[in-house]
Amino acid sequence: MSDATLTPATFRVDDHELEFARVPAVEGNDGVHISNLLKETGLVTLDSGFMNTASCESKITYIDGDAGILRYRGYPIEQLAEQSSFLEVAYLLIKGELPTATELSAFTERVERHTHLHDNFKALIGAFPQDAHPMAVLSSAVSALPGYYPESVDPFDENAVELATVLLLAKLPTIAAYAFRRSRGEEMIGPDQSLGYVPDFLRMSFANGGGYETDPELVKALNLLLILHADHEQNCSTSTVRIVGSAHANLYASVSAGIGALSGPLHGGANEAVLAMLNDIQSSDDDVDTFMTRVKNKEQGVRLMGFGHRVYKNYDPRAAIVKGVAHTVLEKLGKSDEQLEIAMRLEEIALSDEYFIQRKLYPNVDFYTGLIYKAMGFPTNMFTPLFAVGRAPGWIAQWREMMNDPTTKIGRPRQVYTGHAEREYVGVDAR
Ligand SMILES: CC(=O)SCCNC(=O)CCNC(=O)[C@H](O)C(C)(C)COP(=O)(O)OP(=O)(O)OC[C@H]1O[C@@H](n2cnc3c(N)ncnc32)[C@H](O)[C@@H]1OP(=O)(O)O
Ligand SMILES: O=C([O-])CC(=O)C(=O)O
Repeated sequence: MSDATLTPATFRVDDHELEFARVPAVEGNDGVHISNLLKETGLVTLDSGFMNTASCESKITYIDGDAGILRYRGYPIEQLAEQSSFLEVAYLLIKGELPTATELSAFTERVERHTHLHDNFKALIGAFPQDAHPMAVLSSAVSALPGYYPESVDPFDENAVELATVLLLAKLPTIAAYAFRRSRGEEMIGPDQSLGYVPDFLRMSFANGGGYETDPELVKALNLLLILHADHEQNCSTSTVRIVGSAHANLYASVSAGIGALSGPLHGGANEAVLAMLNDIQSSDDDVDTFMTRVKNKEQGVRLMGFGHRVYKNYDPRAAIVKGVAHTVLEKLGKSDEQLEIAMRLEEIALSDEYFIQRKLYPNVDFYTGLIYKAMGFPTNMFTPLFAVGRAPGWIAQWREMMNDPTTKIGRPRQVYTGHAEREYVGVDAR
């Protein structure tokens, strides 16, 4: 839009006059549409989508979006992905430092001791229709947890928060595995604490009577993917967790809301949407180039799912790692995948196309992960629950940081009112 089409508009907020750029009315609205290309006033800034607004100070995760750098507590994601374990990374994010061997084994032992779910959860999850999305089951079950552990809900009691932290990390994989089994109409099976966090999650998900041999390749790959998802500063779901917690809601309520945010296809739900897109391309008569032309023409709002990022204007370092291991993992799992070839072709086109170059659109973490989850045997509706299991340490760490920050205030943005001026009520008969 050219500047000539912008006209100034004045609004009053708390006795201050604010000047904004007003764009012409578009069909279907009430005559005004406020652009976020506004003039900053120093008092209230209209920043739709929080493009330029920092909501907090944080010591947890560093991103340099232009350089494609991601660090948890200062440690490069590449090093953690290569050398660490998921629970070690969870400890790092939540406590601020890498654990010693003794600290790690005490933490792991505490988490694994709590992986069992109260028997009522079988009834709760079993009451969902079989085709309910597992993300709905996940957020509902997390909302139900404080009912069973009232001693862990007080956000200002250190021991309660420590317990809620452990309980959430412990129970999320069991809930996710139950939700998965429910979706297949299978009996839910409880944890075996002797196996370890990631192997036991796989057993609870896939065991089919008799013994279950965990495939070390699968364990390694899932551990890596969980680490890559563990935190990502103020993304949509984490911001949700923080804003809910800023009202002094407990950790479970905050995380449950975060799970809801994560389910959206513009956020964590994109991993599922990528596979749907690859399926569509594979089953349609269109070739990859035709699909990309539709994306560039914005036909019916079609986007290249798993591409683009608010912060990364360079290759998402997590996507680079996932892409690097996708071939190896698929090979080791004995799966060749035509959809991986399609995905790589889409990326190849995008990286040499002006539309994507100009907009700095690169693959994000969601682009290649689904292909690995699929090779592991997970159906598409389990991809985002897997993301949620991985993101739990980040949500917890960010919630705790906010609760311990004396400068935290309730999250409560302002708005720019663009509705009617005062008018008289008209009785229904006279309308
Ligand atoms: C774990 C995660 O949450 S990672 C993100 C997962 N989400 C996805 O993969 C969904 C696809 N991607 C997107 O929708 C977006 O890139 C988002 C939501 C991630 C970021 O959105 P924003 O920062 O608000 O960027 P915005 O939507 O304004 O896009 C900027 C421009 O790039 C275009 N664009 C952005 N993403 C894409 C895409 N995936 N495909 C095609 N065009 C895109 C937009 O159409 C817009 O073009 P325009 O300037 O001509 O209007
Ligand atoms: O940071 C974001 O906006 C989205 C993202 O990549 C994540 O949550 O992992």
